[in-house]
Amino acid sequence: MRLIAENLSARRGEDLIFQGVSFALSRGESLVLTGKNGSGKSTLLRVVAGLLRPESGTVIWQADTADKGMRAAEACHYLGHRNAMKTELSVHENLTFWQQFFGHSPQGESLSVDEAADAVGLGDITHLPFGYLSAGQQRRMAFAKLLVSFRPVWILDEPTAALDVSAERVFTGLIESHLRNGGILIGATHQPLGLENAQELKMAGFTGIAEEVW
Ligand SMILES: Nc1ncnc2c1ncn2[C@@H]1O[C@H](COP(=O)(O)OP(=O)(O)OP(=O)(O)O)[C@@H](O)[C@H]1O
Repeated sequence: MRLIAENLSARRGEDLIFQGVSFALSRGESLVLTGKNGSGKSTLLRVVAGLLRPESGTVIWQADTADKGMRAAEACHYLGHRNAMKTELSVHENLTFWQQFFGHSPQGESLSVDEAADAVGLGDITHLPFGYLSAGQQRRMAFAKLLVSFRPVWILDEPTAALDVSAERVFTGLIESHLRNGGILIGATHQPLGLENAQELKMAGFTGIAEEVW
């Protein structure tokens, strides 16, 4: 299976943010986007996740078996800057919602809600409303969302913002395990994710776009 981006460009409002971005990732491979604030990392992640229409280019999911014919966006879990949880619902209710929303995937193994909460080190507070959790605990629980329903591609935007050192280690461990099991990762980050063999794509923002384009 492969995730392929071909010659992507994207516009926000009037502005062309990037152009000519191509990459291909196979099982177990990862791509880390770096670059200064506003350089287009989140925009590229949202295009790959199918949340923004590219100005040009395509994202293709090439699969071998059960997921043949699947759109690229359907193969992806997206974790953005926000956690996508309802503050007034309990952690358990939030994770159960996401598990039912994503449904069962034949492509890989999913964890139960309790197992996923344990995996991020917060198994004993799933009864609390999500809004009671600290910023770092909320981020950990948002990460547990990736575990309750399997998707081969994880798209993570600044996953370790607001995390302490032990949580960063937990995240790195979960990402490594996802890659070892044949998953694919694309992440944007200002802090190193500790991934040894990750490819790097440095986003240059407006400055990377040739003058004649304007
Ligand atoms: N809806 C929008 N309309 C117009 N411009 C936008 C819109 N959303 C984002 N932008 C602009 O697009 C550019 C790229 O933003 P993006 O969020 O992709 O950057 P980033 O590299 O992820 O930044 P950061 O490191 O701060 O998270 C920025 O200049 C931003 O101001």
